[in-house]
Amino acid sequence: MNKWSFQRDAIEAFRFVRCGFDPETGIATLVYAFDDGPELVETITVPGAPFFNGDAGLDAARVAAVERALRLLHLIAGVSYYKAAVPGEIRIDSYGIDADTAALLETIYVNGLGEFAYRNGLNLHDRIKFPVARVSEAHPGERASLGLRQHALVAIGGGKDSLVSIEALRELGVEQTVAWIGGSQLIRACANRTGLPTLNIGRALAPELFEYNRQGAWNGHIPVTAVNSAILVLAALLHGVDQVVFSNERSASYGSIIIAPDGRGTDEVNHQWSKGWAFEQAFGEYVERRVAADLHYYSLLRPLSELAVARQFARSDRYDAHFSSCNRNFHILGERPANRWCGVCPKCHFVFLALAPFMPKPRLVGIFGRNLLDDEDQIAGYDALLEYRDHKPFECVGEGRESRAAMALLATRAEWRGDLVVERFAREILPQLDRDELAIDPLLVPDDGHRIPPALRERLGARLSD
Ligand SMILES: CC(=O)N[C@H]1[C@@H](OP(=O)(O)OP(=O)(O)OC[C@H]2O[C@@H](n3ccc(=O)[nH]c3=O)[C@H](O)[C@@H]2O)O[C@H](CO)[C@@H](O)[C@@H]1O[C@H](C)C(=O)N[C@@H](C)C(=O)N[C@@H](CCC(=O)O)C(=O)O
Ligand SMILES: Nc1ncnc2c1ncn2[C@@H]1O[C@H](COP(=O)(O)OP(=O)(O)OP(=O)(O)O)[C@@H](O)[C@H]1O
Repeated sequence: MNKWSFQRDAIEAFRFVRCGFDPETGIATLVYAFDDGPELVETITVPGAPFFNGDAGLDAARVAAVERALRLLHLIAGVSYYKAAVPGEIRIDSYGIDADTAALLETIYVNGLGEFAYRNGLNLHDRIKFPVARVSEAHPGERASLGLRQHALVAIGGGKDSLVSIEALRELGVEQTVAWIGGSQLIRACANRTGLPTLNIGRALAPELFEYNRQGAWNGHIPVTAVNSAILVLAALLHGVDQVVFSNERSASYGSIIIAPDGRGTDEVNHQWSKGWAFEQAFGEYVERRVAADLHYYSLLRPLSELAVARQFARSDRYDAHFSSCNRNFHILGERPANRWCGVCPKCHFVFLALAPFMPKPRLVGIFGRNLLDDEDQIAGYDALLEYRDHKPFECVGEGRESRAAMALLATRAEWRGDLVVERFAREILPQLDRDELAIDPLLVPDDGHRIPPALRERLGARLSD
């Protein structure tokens, strides 16, 4: 009998045991273990099975690409389990990877676990090393095109960003399916509201992880967008479509600036690293180079700031009664807000502030069910967003300069300037700021750094920035 028990600091190795895909059911099985402990099995269920047989059966090249995407997913999704003990050794039991793949994974693990490491006081920089196999086992080499059909699998998260992308693609007549991972009813309601075809992918974490958490596992944020991206790449190949589209804005590339306890020096820790440009470039290029040359992974909103996205969202009220950006809706375990917006978390604070310059006040207050800018209890939350006596919160919120510019604009508007948080900003914080850095217009100008296919970027024109 295996008497193994989870003892975080005694664990020597994290193992990628094996992965498999059953074309009859559409279930991908991702198996991991610590040392010789029990297998930790995560499952991903892609609707649309059976996949490999019948008239619509996949050709050999696509089946091979599915296997490559599956391994990539296995390797990336392992981050949820690896983090529980962060042992010094990583082993891959059933296949080999080359140096290119190991480098991608080390980037994802080290940066994607940046907040986790910072909060737990761990240094992962020299600790995370993926083993590189001999060339013959690692199957290196460039990948050919698979003849995938032109169709966008668009990730939908229930918040404003993906809805802006979906509507922009709709206006351009781009064929799309809206896809999400997990059982969120809120995302389902938004997806249904689009009126477009939908794909809801199931994901079940290994239940032992929650038990390990109770037994003192290291815990903290993981790069969930990297995991979702790898899942959608697998789904895109199974469904034979050529684009996986996310809605990550340029502001996501900027982290929180942390001042060292002794006051000397700073560090940047990005909660949303896997929503950032560095991840998108590394992952998107790897997929085209190593999985399928005609599978394009990109974010449609990469050129835009959070404020520019908020301005686009405000143009239509189609989703007002359905969407929410509050992450408290998305817990696997635990409580969710009763009315879609908890009203006290950094995302609620930020989204309220970002929409305020672009929406009539009654509409915004109607969406949230309250006015967050007229509530004394929210002052500390807004100070952090403004980077005033605090750092930007570890959440998916815009840059400090965006929050300052939005608040400065509200301070000039009759409908907002009497509200408690705005009035206090104008009195106490504004006089300390450089007014030249508070203009909102420069923050609404799109950037050039993005991976949007050139023909689509051209067709988009100024659509996202007018
Ligand atoms: C919903 C949420 O914000 N969860 C974060 C929270 O987790 P918590 O313990 O309060 O509850 P659960 O989410 O129910 O998770 C239970 C445990 O399961 C583990 N886990 C969960 C998902 C996963 O993919 N891997 C896992 O290992 C974990 O041990 C949980 O304790 O706090 C956690 C610790 O800080 C966060 O890691 C949870 O964040 C989720 C992974 C999550 O889905 N968060 C997104 C809402 C989120 O932050 N999205 C960002 C994208 C950032 C990025 O890509 O890096 C966004 O909104 O832009
Ligand atoms: N459960 C999910 N399944 C698939 N994609 C998701 C899921 N949750 C979030 N995403 C995608 O991840 C990216 C980041 O999520 P994020 O929460 O920032 O976006 P959002 O929900 O569209 O908007 P908001 O910033 O207002 O919350 C988006 O492209 C979003 O569509």
